[in-house]
Amino acid sequence: MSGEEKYLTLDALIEQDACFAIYRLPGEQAPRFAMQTGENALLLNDVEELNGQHGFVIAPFRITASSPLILIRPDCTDLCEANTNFRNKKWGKTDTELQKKSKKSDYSLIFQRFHEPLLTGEMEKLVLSRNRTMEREEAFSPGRSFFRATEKYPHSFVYLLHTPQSGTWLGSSPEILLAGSGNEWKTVALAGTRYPNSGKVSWDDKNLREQHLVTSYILKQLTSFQLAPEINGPYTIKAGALAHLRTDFSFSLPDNRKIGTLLKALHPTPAVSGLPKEKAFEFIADHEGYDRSYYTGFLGILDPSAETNLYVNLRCMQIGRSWLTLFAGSGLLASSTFRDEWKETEQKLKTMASIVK
Ligand SMILES: C=C(O[C@H]1C=CC=C(C(=O)O)[C@@H]1O)C(=O)O
Repeated sequence: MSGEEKYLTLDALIEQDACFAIYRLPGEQAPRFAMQTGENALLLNDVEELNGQHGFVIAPFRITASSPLILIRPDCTDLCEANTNFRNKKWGKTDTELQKKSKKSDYSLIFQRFHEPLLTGEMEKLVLSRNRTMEREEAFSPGRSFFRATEKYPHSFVYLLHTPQSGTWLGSSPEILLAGSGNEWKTVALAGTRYPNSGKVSWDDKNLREQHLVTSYILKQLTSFQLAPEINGPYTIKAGALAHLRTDFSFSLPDNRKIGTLLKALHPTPAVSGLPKEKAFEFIADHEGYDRSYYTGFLGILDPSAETNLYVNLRCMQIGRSWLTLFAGSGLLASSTFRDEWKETEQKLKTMASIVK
């Protein structure tokens, strides 16, 4: 299959409302493909219901009727065999799910609302996000953009997916939520962002603190499962034009049948939500002003008997018929300033904006 044929096949599968994901793991060359042509994908009500399951998981930030937890159980893993005529159906979704335009003035007000409980000490950390909707140009091809992203971001998890329930999403994530096989598993704390022009990246107290909070949280969650991780970091990694602080946790998992329970304990980490966990999760739902849907959820292949690679859904966009909505957020502490956090989200939005040409 030529490059052009691959783009056309992927675009046609989206048009036909198919249920598939194509993804490229960091450091790998060839993308992997997972499509379910038979029955519908499985919809689950709770992350813990992933125990004992396998397939391609698409989990939202918060499970709701409009953003269910989806499990694609692939019966076709070769893009060349994806029969683009397998259904006679057309993508039925209209553009009603278009996100409201978010303006800098809106972000400024919401920033203040988020900043207040941080200043009083009621909250320790809150991740504030926003979205930007742009017009989808006629020549835009999700398939071509996916392959462009795989070239541009070799160290990230790059994916394109479509299901009737989620619509179409494309992203390039630097953050592992949980990965492993057999007895060897890992997760990471990824928090702290710089956008260096060149040379050595230096980290200020705010970024180091942000990273420390996520690291402590992950360690606490793993320890509550009697897991004793080996910890490495924090160290600097590059994600496109951005640099982040990362700490690795490696551990052995005695019971692979309880991965859903572990995922429920980890998600959402304070890298995308905040601390204290429950309070921050509710605060975001009440005050952020829009539904994150699958942004800051997690996705990837779950297969306890072979290999699991689940990533946090960052640096992503939702693809509508006539629009593209890009998402980005940043971790706020009491020491945060509006100017810096706005700038950080602008830089993060460029990850997807730069492949939409
Ligand atoms: C929430 C996002 O990034 C998270 C991951 C890495 C660094 C982050 C930060 O420094 O704020 C965020 O926690 C996003 O990219 O939308």
